[in-house]
Amino acid sequence: MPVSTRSQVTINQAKDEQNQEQRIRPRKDQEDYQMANQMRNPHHGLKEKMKALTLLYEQQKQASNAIKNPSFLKPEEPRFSTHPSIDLLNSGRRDEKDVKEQKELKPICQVMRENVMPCSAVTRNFVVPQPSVVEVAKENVAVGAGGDQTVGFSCPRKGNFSSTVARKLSLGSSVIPQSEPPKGTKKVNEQGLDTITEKQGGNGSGNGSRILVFVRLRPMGKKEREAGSRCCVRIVNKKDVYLTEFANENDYLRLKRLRGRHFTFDASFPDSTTQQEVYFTTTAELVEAVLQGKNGSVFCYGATGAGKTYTMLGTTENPGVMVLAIKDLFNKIRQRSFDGNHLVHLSYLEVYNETVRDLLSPGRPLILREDKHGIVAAGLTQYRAYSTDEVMALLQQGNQNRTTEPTRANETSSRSHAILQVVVEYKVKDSSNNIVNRVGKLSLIDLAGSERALATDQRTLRSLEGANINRSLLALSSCINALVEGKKHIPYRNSKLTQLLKDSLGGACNTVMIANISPSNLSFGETQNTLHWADRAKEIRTKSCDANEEIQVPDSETDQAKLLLELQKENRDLRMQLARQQQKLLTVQAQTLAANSSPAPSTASSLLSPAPSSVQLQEKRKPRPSLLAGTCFTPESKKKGADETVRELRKAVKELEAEIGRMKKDHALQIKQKDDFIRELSRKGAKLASAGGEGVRRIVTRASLRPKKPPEGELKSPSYRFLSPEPTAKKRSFWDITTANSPSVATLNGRKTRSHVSAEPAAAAPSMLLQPGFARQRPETMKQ
Ligand SMILES: Nc1ncnc2c1ncn2[C@@H]1O[C@H](COP(=O)(O)OP(=O)(O)OP(=O)(O)O)[C@@H](O)[C@H]1O
Repeated sequence: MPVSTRSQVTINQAKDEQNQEQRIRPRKDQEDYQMANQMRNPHHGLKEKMKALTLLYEQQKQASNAIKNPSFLKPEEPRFSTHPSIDLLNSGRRDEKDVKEQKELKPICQVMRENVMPCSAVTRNFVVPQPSVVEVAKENVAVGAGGDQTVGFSCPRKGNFSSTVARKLSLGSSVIPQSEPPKGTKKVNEQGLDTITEKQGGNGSGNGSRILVFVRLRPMGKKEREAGSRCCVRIVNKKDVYLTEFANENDYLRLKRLRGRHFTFDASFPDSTTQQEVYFTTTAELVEAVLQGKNGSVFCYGATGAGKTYTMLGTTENPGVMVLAIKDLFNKIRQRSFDGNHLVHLSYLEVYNETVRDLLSPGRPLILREDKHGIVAAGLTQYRAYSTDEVMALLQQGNQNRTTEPTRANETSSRSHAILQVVVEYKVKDSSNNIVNRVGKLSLIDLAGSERALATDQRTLRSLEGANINRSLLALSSCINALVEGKKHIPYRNSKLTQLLKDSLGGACNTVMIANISPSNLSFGETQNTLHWADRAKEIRTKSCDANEEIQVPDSETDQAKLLLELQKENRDLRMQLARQQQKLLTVQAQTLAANSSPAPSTASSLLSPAPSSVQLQEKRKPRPSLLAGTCFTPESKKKGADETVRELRKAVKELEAEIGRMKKDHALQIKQKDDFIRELSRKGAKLASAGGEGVRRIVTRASLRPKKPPEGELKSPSYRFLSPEPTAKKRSFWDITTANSPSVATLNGRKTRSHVSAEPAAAAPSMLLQPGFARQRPETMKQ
């Protein structure tokens, strides 16, 4: 039989009394009683206020997003967690295929555990304590040249990277990869390679797509093998990259800190991956999107000698992404039309020692200017290209002009960042006589390699180059950081490279980053650094790509009137929303004022609660038995805590005010846009009527409806990002500026173009550019 202790009896009695009291107490008294109870806790009011404010903020945010995009309220797709800090022990959840694979490889893993070099410097391989890492290490073989005794493990060479991860690049919804592609989405592309189209996930907020990040591991180089280096990177499951650190077992301090690292990317390519596979996984979809009038960028990032130029340019036998993309582009154009309505323009520039140079028409350094259309390189030549061969010849010419020099790390090290841009314009009348005009832009970027100062052997010019390369890459990292953290100011202006990449990183662009890494443990630091930034870049979201969304003005007056009514209704709704937001803002402001003027926390806490009743006041006056009595929680510390809460509350209120201010601006801008459009529509309607109905169909882009000059400060406002970008058709980027006095520049469709055909004979050798020796040797005097 259970025996009640004295204290239990006391508690039970107290509870009974309380229940009885509550039953007897009239409803009103009960409320007062509850309030009084709340008042006993000095933080209660503040917490309530905080809750109310947070709720209000959430509601406003949702309302604002609902205006911008009604699909915002759709439930969010599950995010794919890929942070490198992933606990390796917890990441043991693998698919069945993996488990099977690992079972097969069990005997090999035994070798991995004691991966000791039988030479004088005894080192130990610290394998990540995760079964998949150990067990999937397929080839734990000697890497030493000529069968030397160094035991290590090499990257899986037989990796059959047949399936590729592609994504749908449509209208700017977020691209959220899933751990496994949905069933039934596997398709085979023209080249017979599998393409797994990932479901376009995202929250439907329409605020852009995530940068897709891929990692490519290059094979171990001859020099690295000769130096006895070991493979420290393993790619598992075509996504996961495991980095293993090696250390001398006498280095106790380091041994303690050693640990394996794990990263997950949209796809990771083992060293056996072909150029075609890389192209079809990373860039093929971008090319298709460019033909639809969207912008795309691909950039290779990594340490010097990691394989960026190989990936981008390739060799004659194994052409890289640039070449394959151009070929694919022209193939697709050929398949689509023979009417010559596709115009392809091309430009190629490099950033060397913080100067911008035209690679197709070398001369004086170009100056970057920022105008309302973005960054432009004044004087950059833009060639009109008609065929793949012609583009190849241009590429070859450009590469001969590119600055490359041998360094200790790489014999053909690119000392500059090279950017090839292809602009595809499509203008045609459709069946109903509407003019369709799409402009898409593909930027292919081969960055110079990041390097340690000691990695390059020559001083002077080489170290200056290295410093500039590192500086611009550092600037790139700062931009990535700022973008990931959602900062308002992104430091694009810190370097020429980031200025030029502004569009790719923060603009309306589908962007792909290929991080190149070396397998050698001698490059462990560089590889780790590259993987870190690649992992960070995964979180960047670019603006939505619906740059060329078209609104067609209907012909008939009835339809126009209908559209007008619709727009007016939309406008009214927006105005009402705005009024509601303003009301809420006023409430919040009043609360803030009250909170600011209240000195004591007790007063602050009462701001959101009703005036205390007499019962409450009596309760207050009564000496309250504190649960905390006898503890170290003194009245001073209570006050301090309350002060802190008040401070936090004030901060929250300020933030809310700022956010509401932004929303207000955003609404005002949207309403103004609609007003402008309605005005324009009415004006055009009137004109049509006066012209006796002989109307001509017009295309009006959303972007063209935005105010000519955004209001002060709007450009930097995040809300501005949600607006449709300027139409690329009108956009004159740095690529679009032609050398006016260039001999072969011709004016075509109002655009100054320079045909390469006139400069180069058509029979020019097509793809010799891809030889590693294309480097333009710098004059000896410069090397000093
Ligand atoms: N996937 C690969 N397969 C075969 N060889 C490769 C691969 N990747 C790179 N290489 C070779 O590695 C060497 C260095 O590559 P590459 O010049 O592309 O490096 P990089 O990253 O561009 O260096 P830098 O930044 O110094 O220009 C070259 O000889 C190249 O042929």
